[in-house]
Amino acid sequence: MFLGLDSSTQSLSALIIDPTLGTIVHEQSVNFGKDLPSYQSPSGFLPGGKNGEVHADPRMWMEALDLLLSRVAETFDLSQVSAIASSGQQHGSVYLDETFYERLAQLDPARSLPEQIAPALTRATSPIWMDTSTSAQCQQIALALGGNDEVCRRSGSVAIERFTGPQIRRFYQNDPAAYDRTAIIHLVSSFIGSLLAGKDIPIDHGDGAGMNLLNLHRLDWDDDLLEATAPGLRSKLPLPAASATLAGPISPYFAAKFGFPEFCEIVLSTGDNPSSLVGMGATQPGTFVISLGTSDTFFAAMAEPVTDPQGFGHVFGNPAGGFMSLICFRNGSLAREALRDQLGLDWADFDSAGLAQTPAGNHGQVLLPFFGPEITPRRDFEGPVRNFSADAPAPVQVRALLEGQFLNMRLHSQWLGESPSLIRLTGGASQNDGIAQLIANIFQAPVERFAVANGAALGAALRAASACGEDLAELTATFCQPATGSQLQPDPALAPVYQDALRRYQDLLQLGVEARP
Ligand SMILES: Nc1ncnc2c1ncn2[C@@H]1O[C@H](COP(=O)(O)OP(=O)(O)O)[C@@H](O)[C@H]1O
Ligand SMILES: O=C(CO)[C@@H](O)[C@H](O)COP(=O)(O)O
Repeated sequence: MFLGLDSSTQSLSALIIDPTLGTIVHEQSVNFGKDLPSYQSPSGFLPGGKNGEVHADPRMWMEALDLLLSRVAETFDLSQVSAIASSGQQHGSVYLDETFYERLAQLDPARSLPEQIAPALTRATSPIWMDTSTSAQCQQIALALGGNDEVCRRSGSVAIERFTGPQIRRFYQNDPAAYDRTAIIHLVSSFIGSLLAGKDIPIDHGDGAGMNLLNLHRLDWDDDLLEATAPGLRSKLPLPAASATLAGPISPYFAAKFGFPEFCEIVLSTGDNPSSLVGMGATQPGTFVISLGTSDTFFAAMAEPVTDPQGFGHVFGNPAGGFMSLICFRNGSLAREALRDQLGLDWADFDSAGLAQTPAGNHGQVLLPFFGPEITPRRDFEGPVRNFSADAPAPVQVRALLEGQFLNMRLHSQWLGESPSLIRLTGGASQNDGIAQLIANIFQAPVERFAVANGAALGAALRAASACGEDLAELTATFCQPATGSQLQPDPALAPVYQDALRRYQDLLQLGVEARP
């Protein structure tokens, strides 16, 4: 059996597959806000960061790993697990001193992970993907490379605030002594994988491409980008490697504490979006995936790496080989939650009251769906922008938010040059029928959902199995099937309605200044 872990913004999840039976045999999750309230991170990060900073406590991720595996071990015999792969929220970084290696090698199962590893942290909190504090560093990196076009040509993205390179540069500038003490910098995904392996493991090409440091042509750290970011950086980064690489057997800590067999293999980790590409059976071009997690993301495998001329989209490594596109929207589930709570609704009301009582196109009432800073397009928070009264009835407001979110997604995915002919939905909000049908109508494409809403954890389990010799095409044929009756068809009569709505949305967007990276 094969275990997939997904350490996303709000939770750490486990999913175990049995490829022989072709079934998912166990699922478990730890919600950071609800299960670990002492970290005061109700949505998985520390609220109230200044100047665009959004950080999370890496001790919380470690405690969650201990807690999750103890929960799984209560009802599931982990001695049956042959390999584990993980995925993690992308771009977030963990900074550790040189005692990290020894601490990892000598983990005592009688003590907790945070107790033993936290003393190695050289940065108490980790910047995560929601952080927009590094505009100056992005400009400096672009300038050093002769412009953002060159940064994009090499790394697949222009210099982006949430990406790890600019975040490392800001750390180096703000606290050079702590940067100096840092021996190793991990991504969230490779940090979790290193804990499991009991040693430092490489960063895979999928997640590594979200750092503005990986040269996608050579699949190695780019010396000029490293130099533009911070001194001596190469020696502080794990090696980059293919996602399917086996890192070695599990640390004795996990074998002794939770009952994994000593031979259980750890496969390199990847980012949660690359992992969802696998979990949604979309590693070949043609199928588009929309993940509705904390962020909303839109992605697909790419036949050829194509970059976004506007600078909002990215090229990442496809864990199955080659490349994938990715566009990330910061105002995803948390914006929907904010409006739901403001209107005093629950999800069922949100869906039925909002969408069932208003017509497609919302009588021309449009909202820019930015309830906080946005990254696609880049916007500092200015308060909601709408072409209708703020006192409009709740259903109008709900429809305006949802239509705004997916019109914004349609508009900013046009650079891919292809309208989706099939969309697969994953992530927490994919369970919402109204949202799923709205996406089908706005993109005028059929939408499918799987029985499992966590495509990233499923992708991790599939990657673990595939790295151990199972055939990925056979695995996806078995596990990546839409739930019976889950396909939603677009209503073709709404195509012109949403064409008009898109024009209105663009007009509203252009009324403000659209900042570009
Ligand atoms: N029925 C629903 N309708 C809309 N959103 C939902 C629904 N159920 C859960 N969500 C949203 O899903 C989000 C969590 O999704 P998840 O994929 O677990 O996030 P992440 O992977 O980023 O931690 C929550 O913020 C919640 O708002
Ligand atoms: O920044 C990105 C992708 O570039 C985000 O998609 C993060 O990877 C967080 O993912 P979720 O927790 O929303 O799944």
